[in-house]
Amino acid sequence: MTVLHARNLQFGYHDKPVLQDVSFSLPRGKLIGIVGPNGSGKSTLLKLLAGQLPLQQGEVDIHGQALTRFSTKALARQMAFLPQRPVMAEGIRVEQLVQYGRHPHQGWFNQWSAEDAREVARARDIMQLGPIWQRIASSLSGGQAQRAWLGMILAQNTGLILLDEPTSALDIGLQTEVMESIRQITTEDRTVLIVIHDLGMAARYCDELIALDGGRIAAMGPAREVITKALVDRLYNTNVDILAAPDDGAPVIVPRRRNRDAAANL
Ligand SMILES: Nc1ncnc2c1ncn2[C@@H]1O[C@H](COP(=O)(O)OP(=O)(O)OP(=O)(O)O)[C@@H](O)[C@H]1O
Repeated sequence: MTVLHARNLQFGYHDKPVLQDVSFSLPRGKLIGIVGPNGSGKSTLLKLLAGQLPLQQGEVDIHGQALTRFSTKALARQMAFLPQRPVMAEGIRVEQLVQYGRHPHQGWFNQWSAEDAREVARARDIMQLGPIWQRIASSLSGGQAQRAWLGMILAQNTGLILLDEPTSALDIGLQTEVMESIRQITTEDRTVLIVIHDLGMAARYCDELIALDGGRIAAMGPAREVITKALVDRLYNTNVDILAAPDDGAPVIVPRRRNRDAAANL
């Protein structure tokens, strides 16, 4: 079953074209990664899908309904979006941050329901936020903050989650921790779309990948089939070797040194 369809998207900032002929569908219950070089349009695409930028040409529909026909609140009940650099309100605690995730589900007077409490507790437990529940969110480390944001997104309890570079600026241990959490929140009835730079992590954790190049889709399909030497060399203007990870065969991308032979002859 398909959660989202994007058809023939074109987008430009001040007439500078950024996305062209972008069409794809997101299947239900999958973790899908958007990869591609800097400036290839990944964040722009995510913002368009999240309704944060106006559609200029093309169509997006979610569960068969045009994106443009959703009110902000109705959209937030279908889709949660975490931008690349979310702004943390001063002085709020992790508990309050996660509670914000319930806002789209509340009525006119923001009454707090048993369901709200249940979803917040569930998000806290899945993201293991118990030990930092009362911490001021702006004082958290990068990895803790990312888990707190994911807690908020999870409390929103939507069938579709969009995350823009959720592992950027994290060390390898925290990247793994966050990717494991993202894998965990991708369930039968929840689709997660992430922008991710690390191709090895993308191939290891994502079910499918969409590779963008210059605002166009260069490749799309099962993650481990999309990551090929030919594609990586072409998109990133580099020369890599692709090895197989010893545990599960996932592609490991190793860039070749350019001047090693020259250096050896000195
Ligand atoms: N608000 C904006 N106004 C004008 N141009 C923009 C704006 N945002 C992005 N761009 C340009 O659009 C192009 C695509 O940017 P975008 O951020 O979508 O790429 P990206 O693939 O996410 O890049 P990165 O990997 O570096 O985050 C770039 O050339 C960028 O400079």
